[in-house]
Amino acid sequence: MLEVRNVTRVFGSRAAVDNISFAIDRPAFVGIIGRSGAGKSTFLRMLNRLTDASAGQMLVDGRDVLALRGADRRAWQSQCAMIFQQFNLVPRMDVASNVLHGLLNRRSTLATMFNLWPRTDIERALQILDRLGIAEQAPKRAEALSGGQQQRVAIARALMQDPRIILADEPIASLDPMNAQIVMDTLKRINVEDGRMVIANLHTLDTARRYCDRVIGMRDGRIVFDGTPEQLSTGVARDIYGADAGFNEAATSTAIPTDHEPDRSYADRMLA
Ligand SMILES: Nc1ncnc2c1ncn2[C@@H]1O[C@H](COP(=O)(O)OP(=O)(O)OP(=O)(O)O)[C@@H](O)[C@H]1O
Repeated sequence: MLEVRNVTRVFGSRAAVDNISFAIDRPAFVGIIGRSGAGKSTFLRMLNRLTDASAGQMLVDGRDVLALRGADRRAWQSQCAMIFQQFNLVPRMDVASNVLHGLLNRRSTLATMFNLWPRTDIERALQILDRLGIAEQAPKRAEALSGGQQQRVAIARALMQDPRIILADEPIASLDPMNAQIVMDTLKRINVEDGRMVIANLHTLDTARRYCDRVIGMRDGRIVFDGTPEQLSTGVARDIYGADAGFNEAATSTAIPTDHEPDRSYADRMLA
């Protein structure tokens, strides 16, 4: 499905991403972990074509998405929707309109300016909000919602694009543990129920272990680990984070309360 071949991105004299290669052959839930500055965001931004690569290829079903230009590049961007730490909603706009803006690439500027949407699009936006458990928030301004609700609106906006891949750049870094769990459960649901690949940059080990089928560890722009959550031992984590023997995993924990286990049926169905 996705093959990353020798991808590099240089800023000035320094490689933020340094000759990385890996392949993902099914719509898995992939976590990318590593300390700040390891190159995680740069990688996602290259895949989404928000940042150009200096070298390499990213093949999706055999087609190099790094080489796409113009309309083809925009079409690819709607195929791999991006979710950000700070939600990136329009704060004063109502929730339903924020979701409808996921269709921006496909609509005329004029229709968008006047907020004119076909009935079928509006119904679909409301269905998606309903699916994510926030239908009653549709008429409210985005800024009136909690962080966790806003991130679910951002996920709804991404789903409006009907993407094949969802890229999430530290999607829970601004959320409290309970909302973090709701957002991660939502991403897992979309991954398993819809068969959409999710690639998420995560800053906490416990989240990576809990939700991912595969974890990629980056350090100084390179891949230093690529395996299953079970293989992600404390020693491996210490290496990824470049920490010394005093490395404490709790420092990378979201401390999700253990009395709120995620719904394991998603994972069980995935593994069946
Ligand atoms: N536009 C840019 N111009 C110059 N340097 C950049 C730019 N974007 C990223 N970098 C540098 O590239 C390196 C990797 O940054 P990147 O944001 O990809 O790391 P990260 O692992 O996502 O870290 P964080 O979790 O802090 O976002 C850093 O040294 C950063 O300073």
